[in-house]
Amino acid sequence: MAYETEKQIAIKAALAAGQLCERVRHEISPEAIEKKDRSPVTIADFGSQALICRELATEFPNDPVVGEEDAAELKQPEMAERLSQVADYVGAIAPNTTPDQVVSWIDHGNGSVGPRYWTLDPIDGTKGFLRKDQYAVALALVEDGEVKVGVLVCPALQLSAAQPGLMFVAVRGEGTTMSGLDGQNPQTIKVVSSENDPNLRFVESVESGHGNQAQQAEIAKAAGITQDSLRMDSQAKYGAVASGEAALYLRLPSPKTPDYREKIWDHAAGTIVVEEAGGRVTDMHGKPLDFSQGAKLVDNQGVVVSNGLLHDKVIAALQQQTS
Ligand SMILES: Nc1ncnc2c1ncn2[C@@H]1O[C@H](COP(=O)(O)O)[C@@H](O)[C@H]1OP(=O)(O)O
Ligand SMILES: [Mg+2]
Repeated sequence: MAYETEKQIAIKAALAAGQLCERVRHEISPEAIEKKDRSPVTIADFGSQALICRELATEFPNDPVVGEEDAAELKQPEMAERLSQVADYVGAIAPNTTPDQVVSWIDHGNGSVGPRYWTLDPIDGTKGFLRKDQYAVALALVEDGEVKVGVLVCPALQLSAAQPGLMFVAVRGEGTTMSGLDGQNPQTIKVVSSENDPNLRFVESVESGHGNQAQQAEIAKAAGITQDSLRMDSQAKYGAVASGEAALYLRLPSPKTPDYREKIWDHAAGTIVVEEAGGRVTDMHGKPLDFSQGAKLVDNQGVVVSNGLLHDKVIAALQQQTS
C-alpha cells in the first residue's frame, strides 16, 4: 500500500498530540476562560507542534514541515516558565524532554512549501478549544501540490460514536476511515449520496468572522438544503461531510475580510479526508485548492466542500449571485 509508513507515523504523531491537548484542556479552569486567558491554548498549541515535529524530524528528516507555530515567542526570557510547562506536558509523552529540545522541535515546523512537505495545524479551532467545543489536530503530506495523506484527530467530536473522540485518516486512492482515538477498527466512510433529501444539512464555522453566514444560508438554500446549519469549529467540519453527517460545508469570505486567504494547514488534511470519502473540495469559484503556492492558498478564495452531488449546483448559485 502506498504511503503506509507516512500514514502510520502521522497517526502516531497526531494521536499523541491529541492526547496532550486533551490533558491541557481538562485542566483549563472556567476562570481562565472568562478572563480570556490564552495560556492553555498556547501550551497545547506549542506542545502539539513539538510532539509532531519530533516524530517527523526523526522519521522523515528530509521532509520540510510547514506548521502554524514558531518558537520565537517561547524563546523570550520572560517566557521561561511557560516553556518549562510545555516541556513538562511533552515530557509526559516523550520522557526526558528538555526545553531546548521543545524549541528546536517547534522550529522544525518552520519549513517551506516544496515538492514534498508536511503541513500541520497543531490546534485547529483554538476558539473551540477554549470554549470546550470542537478542535482538531490536522496533519497532511503534500506532494507536487496534491495532498497524499491526511490525518484529523478530533478529540471532542462524537457524531454517531458511543463516546467523543474521532480520528479521520485518508490516503490518496485508498479511501477514508474513521475510528475512535485508540485507532482500533477503522471504518471506511462515505459522503451522503443524496442531493434532495429534506434531512440534508450544511456545516459552517461557529465564528461569524470566519465566513459569511448570511450568504452561506442563501447558497445552501439554493442547493436545496432546508435545515438550519450545524455550526462547528475547526476541520471537524470536513469530518462531518466525509462521514455523511452533513452534505455541504461553506466557507465564503467574510464581508469584513474579503481579501482573506486561507492557510494550507487549515484545509490540507480535511480536503483529502472528504475527497477520499467521495466528496469534492474547491474554492468558491470551483477551482481546486492549490497547495503548491506557499503557506497561503493565494490562488483560491473561499472554500466549498460537498458530497460531490451538490457541488455544481452550489458553484452555479455562487456564480449567479456575482454575475
Ligand atoms: N477572516 C477569516 N476568514 C476565514 N478564516 C479565518 C479568518 N481569520 C482567521 N481564520 C482562520 O479560521 C480558522 C478556524 O476556523 P473555524 O472557524 O472553521 O474553526 C483558524 O485557523 C483561523 O486562522 P488563524 O489561526 O490564522 O487566525
Ligand atoms: Mg487553524
